[in-house]
Amino acid sequence: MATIQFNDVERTFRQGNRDVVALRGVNLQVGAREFVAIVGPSGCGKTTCMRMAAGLDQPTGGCVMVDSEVVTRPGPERAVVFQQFALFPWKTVWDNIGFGLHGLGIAAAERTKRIRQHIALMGLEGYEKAFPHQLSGGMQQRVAIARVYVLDPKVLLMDEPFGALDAQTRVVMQEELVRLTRRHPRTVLFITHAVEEAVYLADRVVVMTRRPGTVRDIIAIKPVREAEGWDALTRIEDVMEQPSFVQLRARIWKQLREPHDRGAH
Ligand SMILES: Nc1ncnc2c1ncn2[C@@H]1O[C@H](COP(=O)(O)OP(=O)(O)OP(=O)(O)O)[C@@H](O)[C@H]1O
Repeated sequence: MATIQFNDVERTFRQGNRDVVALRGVNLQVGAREFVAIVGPSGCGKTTCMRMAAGLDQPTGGCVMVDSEVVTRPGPERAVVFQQFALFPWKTVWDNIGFGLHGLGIAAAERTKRIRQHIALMGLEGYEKAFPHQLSGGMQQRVAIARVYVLDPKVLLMDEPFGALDAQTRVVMQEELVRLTRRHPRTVLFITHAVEEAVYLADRVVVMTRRPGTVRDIIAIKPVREAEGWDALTRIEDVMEQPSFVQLRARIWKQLREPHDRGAH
């Protein structure tokens, strides 16, 4: 199964007549079927990390590897979900979900089966013929997630996928994603501003420093989640009330707010 590796990654951008070091010495591994969330201050380079894993940007030092291969360009084995749902407005839910399957040369009967499965998986039954503009933001993001899950990619890269949703819809989507990824684990790199979201969703949370962004700490959530039985709780608010959850959240917040030796200005 897939792994994502950041090996001593650096990214410097030219801004006007000066070089800005956005990322320096980023080392990180996402294991097979592991869900890793990155949190960090605004501008610390989270999106840049994601873009490099997607092959949309290149490091200026070090390398990003997926399954031991250096990433040099986008590829179907690395699916990306952005904050903006990026659905085709002129295609129905069914056709949006099925779009990527055409390019993979999958037979029609198999395509139909997979689309139907993923419509059921994301609770989109009855909306097969709807167009994106007829759906709420949450429903559109379900379609966007179904559209990448159906391709069975090696890795899923999610950049603030719920950032544009209202608070209530966001909670529902977080619960759905937990349900989906616990039942059908994938290798996921997930970027978010929201500490609670990271602790709720991820197996490990990576805390980044201010610019130049680097990994400040990596916090294992999964052992706590399993020991404390969070998965038996269906509602996010019940999980968030657990003392173990509150402790982890506080620990991450503290790291985000306190200056870091290397990152301190
Ligand atoms: N194409 C670019 N050209 C110049 N500078 C860039 C470019 N892309 C990113 N940067 C700079 O790199 C730094 C990291 O940006 P990035 O968008 O990765 O941060 P982020 O952590 O995702 O921020 P936010 O949380 O606010 O979305 C920022 O200082 C940004 O200005």
